[in-house]
Amino acid sequence: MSSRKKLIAGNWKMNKTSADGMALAREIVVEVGKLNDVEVVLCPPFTALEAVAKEIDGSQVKLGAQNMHPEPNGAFTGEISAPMLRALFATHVILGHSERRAYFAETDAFINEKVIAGLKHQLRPILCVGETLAEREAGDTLKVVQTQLEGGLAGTNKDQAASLVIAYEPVWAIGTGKVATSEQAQEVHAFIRGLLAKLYTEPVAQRMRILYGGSMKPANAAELLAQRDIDGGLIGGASLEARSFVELIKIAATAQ
Ligand SMILES: O=C[C@H](O)COP(=O)(O)O
Repeated sequence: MSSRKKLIAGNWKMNKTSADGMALAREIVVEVGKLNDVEVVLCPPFTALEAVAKEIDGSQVKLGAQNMHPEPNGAFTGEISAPMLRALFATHVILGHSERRAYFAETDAFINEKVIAGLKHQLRPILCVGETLAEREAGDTLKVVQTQLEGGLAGTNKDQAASLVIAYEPVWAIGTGKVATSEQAQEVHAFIRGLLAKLYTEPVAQRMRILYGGSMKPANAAELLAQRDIDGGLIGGASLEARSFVELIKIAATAQ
């Protein structure tokens, strides 16, 4: 049994207007807003951050963004900075999501700049790593994950590690309904924890949360969350409706 508190983060991606986001956040707060056994983070699009922040105020539910620019301000049209997110009471930020890597050509070096900036501004980065189907079939899963993890975390130290969350998201399982088996996921999670131990020390690695993401839903969550090194989920599709997301949170609250 792990002493790590499970974390369930909802990545709404490019879904929900601010009004839709308020309604969804309100339902979630009513159901699980006082729950202490699991940490819950909502990551709406930038345009809904402020509205969602107001809805979750006074509850245990936390706020995260889906991306940010490494610079605090300046001529970066269309971008959002860490201080802007902090001003809206965000505590977390998803960085290096595979959709950012694939569609916006984000490199490990650029993601690393964001991780460093997030930590500097007291945001908790949720650093995403994961292989494509071609990479898995070529036997390169662990190599890819190692490169992304070491690249994304370069220059961080063991004191900062307490503020970091890692999310393993096999790209082939995202939004496809093809969930990794609990054995496949656990193998990579254990590998990641081993890498974290080398980077920061074993006790530090044992305290860090490693989330699984990729078609996690109420029907498969209990088995995934029962794995020794799976400490929660980064949820896409199933976070867009209160019913499935709340169910996932309740499953996580009872998982050991
Ligand atoms: O960030 C979330 C992941 O990309 C998982 O998305 P999904 O649950 O829709 O597969």
